[in-house]
Amino acid sequence: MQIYCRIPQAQGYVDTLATRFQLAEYNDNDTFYLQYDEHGLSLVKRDEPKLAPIRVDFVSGGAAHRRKFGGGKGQAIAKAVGLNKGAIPHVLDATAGLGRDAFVLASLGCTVTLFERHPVVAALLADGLERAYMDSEIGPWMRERMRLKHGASQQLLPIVSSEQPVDVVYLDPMFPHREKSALVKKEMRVFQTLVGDDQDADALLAPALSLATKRVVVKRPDYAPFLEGKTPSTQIKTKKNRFDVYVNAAMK
Ligand SMILES: C[S@@+](CC[C@H](N)C(=O)[O-])C[C@H]1O[C@@H](n2cnc3c(N)ncnc32)[C@H](O)[C@@H]1O
Repeated sequence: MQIYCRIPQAQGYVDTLATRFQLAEYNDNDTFYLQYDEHGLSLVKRDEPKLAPIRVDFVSGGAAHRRKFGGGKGQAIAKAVGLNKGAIPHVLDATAGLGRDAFVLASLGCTVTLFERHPVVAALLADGLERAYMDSEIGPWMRERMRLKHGASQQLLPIVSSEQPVDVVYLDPMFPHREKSALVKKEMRVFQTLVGDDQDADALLAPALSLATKRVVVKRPDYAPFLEGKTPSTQIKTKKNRFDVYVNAAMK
């Protein structure tokens, strides 16, 4: 994918990202391009230039607002991973995307290992993490709690090293979205155009259940079937989504 670097001094950094994620080999130049400017790395859809570029921002905007005012451990996602039981689990987010859910969990104290297979998404995420690591307010704990590995979870889950046991595996595979209106949904559609539907998502449940010492949490839209058709131990519902929780052992 083409990357336009608007800050000459940052060319070395941009080249490093391009090499690390093999961005030149990802060929979707007719639909998208990447740009690097004073706001970081962002993705632009060529035929929707009015749409805000997609980038990962953990420091300000929506992520920061949710960190400060989002409801803390009372949030559905926090309950789903067991934070309300007093535990602070190590979570492996095997479908990291733009890292929003992972950031919510990390800001509540969890250590989160992120796996993302799409090279462009992984590059956006890596850049967002870099900026967060350098931030004076959140940088110190971000560096300790969130780290990214680029690769497919089908391959990575079975070979996760046991240096820090994985308490919870979190899965949020892409599922066809129905809504077509608001701007935030537009961003979701652009993201979906890039990534496509994760048709192979069912194959993640078994390796996730083998790895997680405590539980596997699957985020689904309310109209989606269970992953692999498997009924969860319990469910936590929100307005449009639900978290299907598969319990292996009690949280402590
Ligand atoms: C719906 S998005 C996740 C959004 C994320 N929860 C967030 O809060 O930003 C799904 C992401 O999972 C990634 N993904 C799907 N299957 C994967 C797999 N087997 N291994 C690694 N990444 C995967 C996709 O590339 C996509 O970026």
